[in-house]
Amino acid sequence: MSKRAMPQPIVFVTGNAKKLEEVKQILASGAEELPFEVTSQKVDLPELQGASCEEIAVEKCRLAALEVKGPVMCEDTSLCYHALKGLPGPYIKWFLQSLGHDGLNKLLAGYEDKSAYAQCLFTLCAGPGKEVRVFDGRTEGKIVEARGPTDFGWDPVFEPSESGGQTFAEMSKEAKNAISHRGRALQLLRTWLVNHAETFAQEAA
Ligand SMILES: O=c1nc[nH]c2c1ncn2[C@H]1C[C@H](O)[C@@H](COP(=O)(O)OP(=O)(O)OP(=O)(O)O)O1
Ligand SMILES: [Mg+2]
Repeated sequence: MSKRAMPQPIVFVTGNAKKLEEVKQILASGAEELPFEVTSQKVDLPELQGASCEEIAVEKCRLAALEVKGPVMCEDTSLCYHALKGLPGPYIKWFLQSLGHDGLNKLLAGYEDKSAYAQCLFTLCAGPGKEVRVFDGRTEGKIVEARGPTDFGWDPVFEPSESGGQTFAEMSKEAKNAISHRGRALQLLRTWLVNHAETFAQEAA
C-alpha cells in the first residue's frame, strides 16, 4: 500500500524528549520501511494509578487519540524488580524522581535477587474511539550501582543480561536499541503496521 492511501501521519505523543530521540533512531534503522509517516507531539498525558501496565497504556493512548483527533502511538515504560513482584513497574518515574539512582539500588538492599526487567508497551490507535492495540517489548537484566552517562532516566542502573556487563547508559545508542524493551516493542508495532497497513488506514479514514 502506498503512503498516499494514508494522508494523515501517525503522531507519537510523549512528553519525553529522550524517548522520541530513540524512537526516531529505531524507526530510521529498521529493515522494513514503515508505510506511514510518524510525527510527534509533546503532550504529558495523565496516567491511571493502581491499574495494570496494560490498562495504563491503553487509557493513555485513548486520551492521546482524543487530543490529536487522529492516528496516534504512545508508549509506557516500566522497570520491574523481580524481588518486589514487579514494582516499581509503571511508577518508576516517580521512584526515580524522588529516590535517584542510589535509592533505586537501596530498594533492593534487603534482597539477594537484584534482577529486573525493563518493559515497554507501545500502543497504536487510528483515532478517537478506535481500538487500541498494544505491543509488548521486554529486556531482562539486573539493578546495579550507577555507571555511565546520566542523561536518560534509569539507564545507568540497569544492566541487561545480554550486554556483556555494560549498563544501558554505557552502551552505544545502536547497541541499546538492538536489545532494548523499546526497540523490541517498536519492532512488533512496525511489523503489525507493515502487515495491516490497509486495515489501519481504513480505521483512520
Ligand atoms: O529506556 C529507558 N531508559 C531509562 N529510563 C527510561 C527509559 N524509558 C523511559 N525511562 C524513564 C522515563 C520515566 O522516568 C520512566 C517511564 O515513565 P513513562 O511515563 O513511560 O515516561 P514519561 O512520562 O517520561 O514520558 P511519556 O510522556 O511518554 O509518558 O522511565
Ligand atoms: Mg508518562
